[in-house]
Amino acid sequence: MTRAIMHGCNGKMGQVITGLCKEDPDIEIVAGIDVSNHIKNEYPVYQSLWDCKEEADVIIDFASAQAADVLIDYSVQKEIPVVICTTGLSEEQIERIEAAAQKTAVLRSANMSMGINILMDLLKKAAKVLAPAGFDMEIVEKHHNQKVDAPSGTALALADAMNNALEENYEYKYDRSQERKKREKYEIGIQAVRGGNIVGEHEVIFAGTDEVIEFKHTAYSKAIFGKGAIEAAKFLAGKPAGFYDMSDVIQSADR
Ligand SMILES: NC(=O)c1ccc[n+]([C@@H]2O[C@H](COP(=O)([O-])OP(=O)(O)OC[C@H]3O[C@@H](n4cnc5c(N)ncnc54)[C@H](O)[C@@H]3O)[C@@H](O)[C@H]2O)c1
Ligand SMILES: O=C(O)C1=N[C@H](C(=O)O)CCC1
Repeated sequence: MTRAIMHGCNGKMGQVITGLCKEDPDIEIVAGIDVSNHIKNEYPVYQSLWDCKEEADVIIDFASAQAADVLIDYSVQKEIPVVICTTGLSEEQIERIEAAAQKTAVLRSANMSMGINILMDLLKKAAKVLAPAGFDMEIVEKHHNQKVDAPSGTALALADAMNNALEENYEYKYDRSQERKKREKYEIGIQAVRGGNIVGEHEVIFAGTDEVIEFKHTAYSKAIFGKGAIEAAKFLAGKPAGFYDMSDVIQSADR
């Protein structure tokens, strides 16, 4: 049985995971952390990780970028593995997370769904063939009107996957409204749409001369992220210090 602390337990994802864990005999949420206390949970909830009295094997994080610094300090000092799902982190926070992985097990993924993680692999292959053949790469993402960060962490991760496959030669272009000039060859355009309760859509477009190839992932429910995070938490508990990602979780399930 994996004992988890749910960081951001009273948010949308925190509550999805609370529901999923109730049905899963292999994981238990022993405590929650949240600055908001508008929800009654079956586990104790603390405003700060440092107040938490329960012992745990892993922390699952879906909170906010502002909460990430304390989360990193706590997981390093307590040597508790941490699954970081929050997006919108700064470059500095990402560097701190990478450094933390030398002291404890850290898994960070902007998208916990199986589909997006498979898509990342496909995009690496597609980019390697299509970009040199002259195809332009553009990403359009769509999310609900409550989302605070833009573009989505997933859109950035998809762009990174393609850019890594192309030896980091590409720059990301978020806004074309401020200049009058043609598109550069070595850029990946990333556009964000916000509205209603769209769970999450990512479209990656390879536009060539007289032909276009599109990859699209649509999330129909937040449960896909919750299930992935729970699998990641079970995988990470007890692991030695190091930086892990969802491909490690997917590979471990394949065996
Ligand atoms: N990796 C993924 O697959 C994935 C999927 C969905 C959402 N997300 C990301 O997860 C994060 C949370 O998403 P959500 O939709 O649940 O948001 P939400 O706003 O509904 O929930 C966030 C919760 O965190 C709490 N919180 C904020 N600051 C805190 C702090 N300093 N200490 C403790 N608790 C704090 C809030 O009170 C809130 O209850 C976002 O960054 C989102 O982009 C990632
Ligand atoms: O609902 C959100 O917020 C989501 N955030 C992640 C991102 O920024 O990529 C993953 C999809 C849902």
